[in-house]
Amino acid sequence: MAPRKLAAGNWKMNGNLAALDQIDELRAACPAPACDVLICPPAVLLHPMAARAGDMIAVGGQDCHANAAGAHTGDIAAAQLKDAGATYVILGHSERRADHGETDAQVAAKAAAAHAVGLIAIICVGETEAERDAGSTLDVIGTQLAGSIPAGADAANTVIAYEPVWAIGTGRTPTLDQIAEVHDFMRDRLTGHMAGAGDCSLLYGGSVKPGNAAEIFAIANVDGALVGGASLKAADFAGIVTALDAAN
Ligand SMILES: O=C(CO)COP(=O)(O)O
Repeated sequence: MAPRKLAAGNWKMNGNLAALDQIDELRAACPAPACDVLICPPAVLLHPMAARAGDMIAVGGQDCHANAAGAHTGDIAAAQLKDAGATYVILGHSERRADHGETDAQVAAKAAAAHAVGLIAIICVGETEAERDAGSTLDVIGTQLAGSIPAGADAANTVIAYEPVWAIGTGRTPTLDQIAEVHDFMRDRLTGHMAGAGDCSLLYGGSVKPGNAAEIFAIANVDGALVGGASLKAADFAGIVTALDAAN
């Protein structure tokens, strides 16, 4: 097995029922992608999106609770995501770490809950600009990986996304060498943290667009992308899917 190539879109808190037309456009633009294609919409759109997406496009949640059920107003259990048609869930996104104070331990507990119901967890890590400027990027990533990946994680049930916080929604991206350095480091660190670490998909996220996707996908140990803004328009996301299909 080699790492699965994955083009993942994170709609964040964007979109409505009318936006599901994007799914039809994406299917028309990419009728038979070789890579896996995933969209993670707001939870209220999961079920109708799954119904529209068919087999070609997977759908996923953007968060889940660590508990299986219970008195947690406003939260969503992993099993409920699955029931709505999700096969993936994004966990530990920097916006959740910042907005909701999520810790590495909480992310690991959520990932364990996702694994328990058969969801693939996309665990996000990434440094802030201050941390990069201080030269502590690899320390930060190493700590997040060590704390956020639960026991039982393996290449089949876990994807890691490197998303530098300062590159998200800013139009700025790290240099290709900086991306390569972090991805090589992550591949190395995963060995010992999870079974089949060499086969775990490692995504880059942060201002990925059709225009820069090909050069990012050419980097060793980059197996796909986690895309925010450019996933909202089918034509842009299709360009990224096409670039991933063309990458070695
Ligand atoms: O946060 C991201 C995906 O999870 C990246 O967002 P942008 O692609 O909009 O920079």
